[in-house]
Parts: sequence; structure tokens; C-alpha cells
Amino acid sequence: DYSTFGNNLKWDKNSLTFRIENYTPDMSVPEVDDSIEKALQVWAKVTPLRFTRIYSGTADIMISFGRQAHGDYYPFDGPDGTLAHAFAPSPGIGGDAHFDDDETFTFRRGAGYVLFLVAAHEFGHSLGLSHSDDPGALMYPVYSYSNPETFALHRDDIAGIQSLY
Ligand SMILES: CNC(=O)[C@@H](NC(=O)[C@H](CC(C)C)CN(O)C=O)C(C)(C)C
Ligand SMILES: [Ca+2]
Ligand SMILES: [Zn+2]
Ligand SMILES: [Zn+2]
Repeated sequence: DYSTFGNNLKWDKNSLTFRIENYTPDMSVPEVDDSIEKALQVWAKVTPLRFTRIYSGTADIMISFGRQAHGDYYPFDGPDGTLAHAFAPSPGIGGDAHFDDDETFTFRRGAGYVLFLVAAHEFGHSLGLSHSDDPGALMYPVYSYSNPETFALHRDDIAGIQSLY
């Protein structure tokens, strides 16, 4: 079943901004943009939340790729292991999502981790969800491939996000 960070760790607005600060060399810019935007739409489809992209300044959800120590207290760990992390809703680093660029990210099937899937999980955290113990849920803490073309949120993820928004 889903878990949250507590009903106080949620956004108090439905209109959120996001900014893609940098890019992974593994994929084209349009592929990264599409992966991020589709991952946000996963959550927008089942809530009143709406996401607007900005290209400068500070967004609610700042998205970046980094490796090892990258400016917060949670250095990444090289290839495999942790793929990414994100911070629960709050000002500042809250909502931000960081992706470990020592991973190989991919647009669809193929070598590496599907960025869309990793991002959809991270944005669950950015919106206030913690982990689920249901292995079929997006918020389960272990990556598993599923076809991005036919991806659908698990009912546990929907129940979780709708408990907040
Ligand atoms: C392949 N490696 C894994 O499955 C690793 N899991 C992750 O990197 C999580 C993200 C996935 C689920 C997109 C970390 N997390 O929860 C971030 O919010 C380990 C299970 C090894 C920790
Ligand atoms: Ca890693
Ligand atoms: Zn980080
Ligand atoms: Zn997680």
C-alpha cells in the first residue's frame, strides 16, 4: 500500500512549475523533454495538478542530472545502485528531482533505464508520495521495466496521490 510524507508535505497549489536544468548525454534533448513531460502527465491525469515548464529562474520542481557528489547531502553511487532521488514538497530543494548520470538512460526499450519510468517514480516523491510495498506500484522502491507506450498507474499509486490532491 502507498505511503505519504504526511498530509502536511504536499503542495498547497495545483499549478506547479518545472525546469530541466541540464541533460544526459544518453538521449536526445527532445527524448529527455518528452520523457519528463510524459512522466508529469502521469500524475496530472489523476489529479487537479497542472505543470508549466519554465526555462530560467527557480521552478517548484528543478530537474537535473548529476553524478557522485552533486550539491546536496545525498551523493550518487556510480553505475547502478541508486538511479535517482527526489525531495518531498517544500520550498527550496523540495520537489526537486536528481538523476544519476552514471546510469545509462534510454527513451524506450534497449540498454539502460527508461527515463520516463524513473522520472514518473521520482515525481511521485516530488508531489508527496513515499514508497509503496506493492511490487506492482510505480512507487515501489525497485526499478522494473514496463512498456512506456502502455504504461498505466497502479491503483495503489492513484489512491495515494488522490489522498493528497
Ligand atoms: C536498479 N536500481 C534500483 O532499483 C534501485 N532503486 C532506485 O534507484 C530507486 C528509484 C527507482 C525505483 C526508479 C531509488 N528511489 O526510491 C528514488 O526515489 C535500488 C533498489 C537498487 C536501490
Ligand atoms: Ca547509481
Ligand atoms: Zn541530489
Ligand atoms: Zn523512490
